[in-house]
Amino acid sequence: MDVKPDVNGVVNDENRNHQPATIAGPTNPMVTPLLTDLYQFTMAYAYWKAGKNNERAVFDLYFRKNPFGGEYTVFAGLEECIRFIANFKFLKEEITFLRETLPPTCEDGFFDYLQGIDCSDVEVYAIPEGSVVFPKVPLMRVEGPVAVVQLLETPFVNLINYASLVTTNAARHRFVAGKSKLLLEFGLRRAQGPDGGISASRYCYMGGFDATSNCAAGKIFGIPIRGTHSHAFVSSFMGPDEIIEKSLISHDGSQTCEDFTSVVQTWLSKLKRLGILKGIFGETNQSELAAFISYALAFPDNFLALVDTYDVMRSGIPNFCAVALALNDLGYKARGIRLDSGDLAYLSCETRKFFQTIENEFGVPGFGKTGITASNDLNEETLDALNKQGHEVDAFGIGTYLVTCYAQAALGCVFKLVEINNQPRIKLSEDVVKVSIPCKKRSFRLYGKEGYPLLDIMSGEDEPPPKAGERILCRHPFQESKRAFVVPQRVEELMKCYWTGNPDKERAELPTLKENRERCAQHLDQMRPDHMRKLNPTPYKVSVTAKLYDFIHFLWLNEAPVGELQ
Ligand SMILES: Nc1ncnc2c1ncn2[C@@H]1O[C@H](COP(=O)(O)OP(=O)(O)OP(=O)(O)O)[C@@H](O)[C@H]1O
Ligand SMILES: O=P(O)(O)OC[C@H]1O[C@H](OP(=O)(O)OP(=O)(O)O)[C@H](O)[C@@H]1O
Ligand SMILES: O=C(O)c1cccnc1
Ligand SMILES: [Mg+2]
Repeated sequence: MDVKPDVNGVVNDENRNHQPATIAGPTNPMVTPLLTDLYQFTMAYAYWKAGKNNERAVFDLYFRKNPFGGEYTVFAGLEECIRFIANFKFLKEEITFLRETLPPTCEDGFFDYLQGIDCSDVEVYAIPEGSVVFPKVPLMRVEGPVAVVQLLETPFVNLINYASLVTTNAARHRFVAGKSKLLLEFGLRRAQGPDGGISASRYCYMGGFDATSNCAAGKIFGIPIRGTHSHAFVSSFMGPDEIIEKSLISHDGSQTCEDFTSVVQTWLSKLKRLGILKGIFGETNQSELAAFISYALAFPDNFLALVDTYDVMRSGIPNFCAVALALNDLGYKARGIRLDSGDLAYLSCETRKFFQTIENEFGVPGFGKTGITASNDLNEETLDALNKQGHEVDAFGIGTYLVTCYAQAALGCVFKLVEINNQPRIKLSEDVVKVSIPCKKRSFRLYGKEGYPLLDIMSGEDEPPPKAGERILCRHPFQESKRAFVVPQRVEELMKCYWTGNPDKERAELPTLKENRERCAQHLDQMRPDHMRKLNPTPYKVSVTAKLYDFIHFLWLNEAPVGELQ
């Protein structure tokens, strides 16, 4: 098998590239046509056997409930779906495997058929990635030969579910932290495997994080990479005697300090003697000091120290300040500290006071503003608690709770048939939220006078679209009494065509990750604040036109058998 890396360094299988080779293959090479559930193949066989495989079907991909107890979701994962179908083609060995896997009674003609299929006859309409989206409104509308589109169900839902969930989780963390804070994703070690880790870094960036510690994600997606150091680095040192190479050239290159360690020790003594700091600390931990000096010698422009290995206020902070002041003598500005345990509100406030005292006492401009990063099992709740208590943290490093989506394991995305051979289809359920909305549809976001989105409305494909300034009746899809007239100030059609084999149709370009990240921030910004709040947020309205409402209920009555009581 001939494999070579694409522009992103991702290995793609050239044999799959039957579509115009403008769209690279999936980022994860495990995403192949076999990455689907067995039942998609058995159904494909049965469609084929019944002569139905080429019947034109329309499926909607949507979710039923917003995650994390919220009232909004951010849509992500579209680019990977398009990369997947743009390169959808079975390899010979995959066909051989399927032949061995499916019952021996499956006829050869089916495998010849599978070998021949691609997605050139499939059309995908979707909401742009990074958009704020709501339950029941199709995120994607996939149309094509029923057997082919059926095979796409599992990979599409797989590619959208976690991507949208973790992007939403990141957006929620950003919302509580506030715009001014730096948010760092530190989750790789805790993520669900390598794909979980890479996807988390990519989609947390889309959802509003500033950087990741994950180098591979940085390389593949161009996400800024950031990091500090660990407790192991601090505890690996025994004391300053260990430091052999002690010289440091000043920032402007004009002088060399031959013994940086002794400059640091002098500063530490000055700090100890300072009346205002008396009682805060005595002897600091010398192995920690050695670690800080070594890190500063290695990265004088980027000195950031983890200060909680021994004791934050009695050792970590004074040691850091002594090194930072020595660096300052040579024209360098220390980046800051990281707190990874204890009461982060209290410790950050105490640290800030310490920094400000130094700025005032030693006349070091800006020292009071030295950066404070916090980490340690942070999540929406702890960020919220820190805000309420008051804190002095500038940057948060967040791992486990963010990338594992600890607060909610999955976003229940589904893929439902809404039309076949131009015949609308409905899926009924005892549970009304599980009743599907039939028909090939269009959807629109209607904006009000104040610029906020008012509601989303779905219509049949052939209905005239809502118009700005024109009154339209918007109905809850299932509850008869819930309806409202809306005069939108602005109307935005939600779905665009992202994939088509039809050369006469325009295909929307896939935006960059950064553009999706910007769209996400802009969409979140324009939401009415009561939809966004954490406690009891107001649900955003999702509606259908009067014509679609009537049709749903006509079809419902038509399909639901009438019971008989005796
Ligand atoms: N001021 C605060 N208000 C609310 N939660 C906080 C505050 N400060 C820290 N936390 C959170 O409290 C938890 C403290 O974790 P834990 O009880 O394991 O102690 P620790 O600080 O990690 O101590 P150690 O490292 O010594 O075990 C973390 O989830 C952290 O994010
Ligand atoms: O806490 P998280 O949100 O998952 O963020 C990442 C964590 O990973 C690192 O240490 P690690 O957890 O490996 O060790 P520690 O628990 O001893 O800090 C880091 O110090 C953070 O605490
Ligand atoms: O760079 C860091 O500080 C970091 C990276 C990963 C996990 N915890 C911390
Ligand atoms: Mg930890």
